Amino acid sequence: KLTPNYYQKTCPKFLDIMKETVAAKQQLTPSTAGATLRLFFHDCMIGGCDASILVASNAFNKGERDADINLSLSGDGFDVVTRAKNRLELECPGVVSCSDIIATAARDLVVLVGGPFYELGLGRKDSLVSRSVDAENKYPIPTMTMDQVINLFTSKGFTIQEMVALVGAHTIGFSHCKEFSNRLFNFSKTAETDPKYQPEFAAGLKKLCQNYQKDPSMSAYNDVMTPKKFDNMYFKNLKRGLGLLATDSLMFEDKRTKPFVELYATNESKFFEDFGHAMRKVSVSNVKVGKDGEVRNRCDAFNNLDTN
Ligand code: HEM
Ligand SMILES: [Ca+2]
Ligand SMILES: [Ca+2]
Repeated sequence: KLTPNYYQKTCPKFLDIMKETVAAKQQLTPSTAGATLRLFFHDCMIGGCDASILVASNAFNKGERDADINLSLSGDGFDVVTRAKNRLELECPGVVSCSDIIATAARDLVVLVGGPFYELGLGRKDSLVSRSVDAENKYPIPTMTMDQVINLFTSKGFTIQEMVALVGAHTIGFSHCKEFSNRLFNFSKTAETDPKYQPEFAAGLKKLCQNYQKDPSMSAYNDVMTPKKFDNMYFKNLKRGLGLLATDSLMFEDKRTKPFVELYATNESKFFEDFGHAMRKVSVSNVKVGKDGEVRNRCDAFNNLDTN
């Protein structure tokens, strides 16, 4: 139902405008790539990739973006989408959906920071609903067991290998201290810090996060070695005790995921290929076309403000 040249006639400059907009934004704000990649993933996890995550809350409706877990989404992801939408509305009003903008922005940013290009089908429609309750307890969190994480991804139709490839997104971006502080302070009766951490790494994180309760903005790079480059370093890190989140470390501990960590740590092209395929799969899951959705005029509001 989606096709790569969906906007060829109706908005021929779509791909160029996207590329230009994300490049300018990424240069201005290097955290944009990670922010947008996570925004895309979080959108697609709830009702498919339909820009439901962009809708602003109002007095009558609390939107998905205001679900607790989404409050940590960085504003740079939202901003790059708004910038692209503004330009596209001038070029071809009412034509390009916000969901296609998010998917394309995430793809172009992955490429921009060194990752693989993968072709995207286009023609998604934007959602007609966005409710924070739909997003509660629907995302993976670092305190989950591997059984829980695997159940979550396989229930959405992903294989364990696809899941491991997707989590390779943690090769860029950062996490707030509260997401891994349980591994640093009072970890267990016998260990102050999680023994899975490489000791120097743990010491560095403890120092970084010592005041995180007073300053909740404190955060660490997901990939301590090449934080801004999309590469397979994330997987190499896992083998050396440099996985930041508990679920990252588990990827190397659990026998169901470990073989894929080993594979991607030694074979970057295989990681790139599998990541591209898995991202395309994410990008089409549950997608809305035709009357199931609309092309929003503004990405943060439904066109008919009375419907919600
Ligand atoms: C086991 C599954 C996963 C868990 C538990 C998880 C958890 C997290 C957490 C807790 C953060 C830090 C958020 C913050 O403190 O602001 C984060 C960041 C991030 N996640 Fe994941 N995630 C998972 C899978 C994924 C997948 C599949 C993708 C994309 C395909 C992804 C992309 C990202 C990115 C890019 C960031 C950095 C965000 C930024 O720099 O603003 N994650 N993740
Ligand atoms: Ca969605
Ligand atoms: Ca990296």
